[in-house]
Amino acid sequence: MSAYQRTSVGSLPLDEKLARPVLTLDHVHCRFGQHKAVSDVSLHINAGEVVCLLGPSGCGKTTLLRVAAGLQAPSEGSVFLGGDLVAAPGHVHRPPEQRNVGLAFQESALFPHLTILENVSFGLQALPKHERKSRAMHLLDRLGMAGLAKAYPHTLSGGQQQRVALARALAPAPRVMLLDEPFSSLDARLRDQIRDDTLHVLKEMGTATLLVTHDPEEAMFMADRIALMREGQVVQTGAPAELYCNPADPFVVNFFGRVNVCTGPVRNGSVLTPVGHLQAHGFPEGSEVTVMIRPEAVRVSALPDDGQNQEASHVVMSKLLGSSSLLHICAHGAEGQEMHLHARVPGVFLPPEGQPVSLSLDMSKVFMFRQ
Ligand SMILES: Nc1ncnc2c1ncn2[C@@H]1O[C@H](COP(=O)(O)OP(=O)(O)OP(=O)(O)O)[C@@H](O)[C@H]1O
Repeated sequence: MSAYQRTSVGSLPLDEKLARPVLTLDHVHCRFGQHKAVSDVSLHINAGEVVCLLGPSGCGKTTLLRVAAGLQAPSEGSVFLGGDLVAAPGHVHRPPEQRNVGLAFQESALFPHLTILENVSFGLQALPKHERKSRAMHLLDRLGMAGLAKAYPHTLSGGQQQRVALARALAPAPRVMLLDEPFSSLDARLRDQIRDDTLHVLKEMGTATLLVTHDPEEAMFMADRIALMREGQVVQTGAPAELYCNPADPFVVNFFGRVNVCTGPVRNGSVLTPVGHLQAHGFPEGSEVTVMIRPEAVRVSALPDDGQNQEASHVVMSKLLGSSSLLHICAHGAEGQEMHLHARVPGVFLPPEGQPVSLSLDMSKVFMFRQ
């Protein structure tokens, strides 16, 4: 029996089938000539799970999604859907239409000669007519488009067309949804609403989903797990909170927003920074470390502006960002170091320029890496 035959689950009991990931990418590589777009990526998606492929432009997200869809053959490695091998170089390549996957892209073209209802019903030919219509109408309703069922695509806005494209991809109840930046062409307000609606529909239907995005906020909003990619490889996989609170390296810290960075040597088990001595557990004495401080880690207290605190850190600028305030601070260290620091504090807190302040840190949002 070959390694591939052993993994087929056709004869397994239902509960064992359900325990299998719906989609598995196993040591997938993808090369274009000399260029390695994807290098040795392994990833799985369980039933009902939304997994986001996150990363900067050109890191290989779309290529990996295309490999999962069957639009691109891997150079090495294998792809399993529900335990069935669907791609392995020189062995098998099942085309997209035989994979039972739903696809939606940034610009999802609808059939221009069909109404919205006909577009969404298109993949449901196997169902009786009335069921076809009720399933399509249910999805259009869930995505706020039932009122436009009889309209033609060219009469719809970009956002409305994208909702229809999502409904069309979801209608045949595919075992996996593969979404490539489906919200990125929409303006911010519309995007938030469509994202929210899409997440609820995916969760209601229990559809395993792989979603490509370059937007960390979108990934955190949508994902049960995030796979953060860089240069063709997955750097870290985990729940959004895991990546945010326990980042594997400086790239992961930076990807989730701008941070304050300083460096220094470890002396007597700590690093001296403009915000004080920070304990550096586990770092060798004398080693150089990079300290990354999230703006929300910085706690700011105003000091009396009576001339007694001239050596203290002071506010350079204060801006209200909505639910939080961003303070630009000139931090003064004990040994004369200075650092321009950003502090993000909840609510409206807008101290004037020059206001002396004392600073402390929530160390759960401070990360140290050896240089
Ligand atoms: N068909 C192709 N032929 C040659 N090179 C390709 C092909 N498709 C992708 N690439 C290259 O592979 C790399 C990864 O591309 P990919 O589109 O997967 O990145 P991405 O992370 O999705 O980027 P973006 O967010 O900008 O869409 C890029 O350097 C790209 O130029």
